[in-house]
Amino acid sequence: MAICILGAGSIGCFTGLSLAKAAGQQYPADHVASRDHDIVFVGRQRLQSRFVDAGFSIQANAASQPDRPLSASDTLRFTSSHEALQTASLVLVCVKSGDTVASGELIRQHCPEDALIVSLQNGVDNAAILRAQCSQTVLGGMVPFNVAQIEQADGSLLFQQTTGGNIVVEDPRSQACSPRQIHALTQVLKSSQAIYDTERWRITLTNNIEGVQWSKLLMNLNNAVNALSGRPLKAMLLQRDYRRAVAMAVEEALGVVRQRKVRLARIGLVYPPTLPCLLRLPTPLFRLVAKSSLNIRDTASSSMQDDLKMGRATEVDYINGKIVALAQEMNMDAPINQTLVSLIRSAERDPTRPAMSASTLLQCLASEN
Ligand SMILES: NC(=O)C1=CN([C@@H]2O[C@H](COP(=O)(O)OP(=O)(O)OC[C@H]3O[C@@H](n4cnc5c(N)ncnc54)[C@H](OP(=O)(O)O)[C@@H]3O)[C@@H](O)[C@H]2O)C=CC1
Ligand SMILES: CC(C)(CO)C(=O)C(=O)O
Repeated sequence: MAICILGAGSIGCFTGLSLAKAAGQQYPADHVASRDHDIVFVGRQRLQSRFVDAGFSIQANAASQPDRPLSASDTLRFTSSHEALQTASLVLVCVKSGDTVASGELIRQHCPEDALIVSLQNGVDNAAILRAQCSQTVLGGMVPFNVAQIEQADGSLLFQQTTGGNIVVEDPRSQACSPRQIHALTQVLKSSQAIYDTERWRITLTNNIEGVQWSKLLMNLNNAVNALSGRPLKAMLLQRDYRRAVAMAVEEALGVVRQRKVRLARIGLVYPPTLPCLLRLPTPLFRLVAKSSLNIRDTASSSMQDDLKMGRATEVDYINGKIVALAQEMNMDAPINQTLVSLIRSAERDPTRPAMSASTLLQCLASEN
């Protein structure tokens, strides 16, 4: 049976290759007798060709050098055929939120009835959307770190982890999981423990996935600001006016989320209710207080900036837009997040538009407050 990565892009390839490496999957099967769960990458044809022709490598945030590129000759399988899902005991869903409904339908059509589905997506609704599309058991998840795709001189593609943190998955005891499903998840957790020994990140379980995902959504409010800035994540965070813009979005969102009585979780060292104060600090103090969170590679940019640069629809409706929708449900206003949604929508329509300076963006948001 296989662990299928559905949506082999930045998060799917980095996570899947890390798990495959930890399980020894790059070696021929007879060299690794204990291996019973191979990772299969299910993605687009253009990435499949790239994988076959030149290979993919990974670099953890803790690693100084990328691994050697791995390709199809290393017993790894990348396919654009969804029939591969027929062999899945576990599926890691790594598509963007706009592709979740279609992914749920593919899971319903192809996956065995007792496959376990884990959503590794941003946003708070993807697990529920998958549950509505298919009858398989679905667990929510959260990826705290950023991954950059970097073209290498030899044509291979590097999936570089640019920030740190552990992936968190909903405890399977919160859903009705069969022994086979628990076994598949245990294999993944075992491999992730081996990853931790060298790469310093792993997969952990939580009994408060709602709090974890809402906390991540609050942190993700920075994605729109980063996308509009056109700057690398770290350079953006070191400009106080961009941080003030993020702080305004988070503060407004906290007001809305509090009404929903979510038990927000800490993500690494970050507890989102403290973010507005932290972000507004003068830069020298911010550098000091947020030192470990600023362990960000210069290549990092938010996944929303990646989408804008590639001319793709962003996930803004599932992040800032979720705050706007929730505010409406509660007869509240969320003008800051509404403005960020509108700015990102205009940027999606006009990819040639210039990046926004910190002061212009701040003025734009302040006029809505
Ligand atoms: N990138 C990051 O650093 C982080 C991302 N996340 C979250 O993780 C999730 C995945 O993001 P990311 O990895 O950046 O996304 P990517 O766009 O890099 O990867 C998703 C891939 O899935 C492909 N895809 C979509 N639908 C299908 C399908 N039905 N069958 C096969 N392939 C499909 C997409 O192709 P195509 O482009 O052609 O649609 C794309 O290649 C998102 O929810 C994101 O917010 C969370 C933390 C950090
Ligand atoms: C940058 C990060 C890690 C947090 O906002 C992210 O989740 C993304 O790129 O989507």
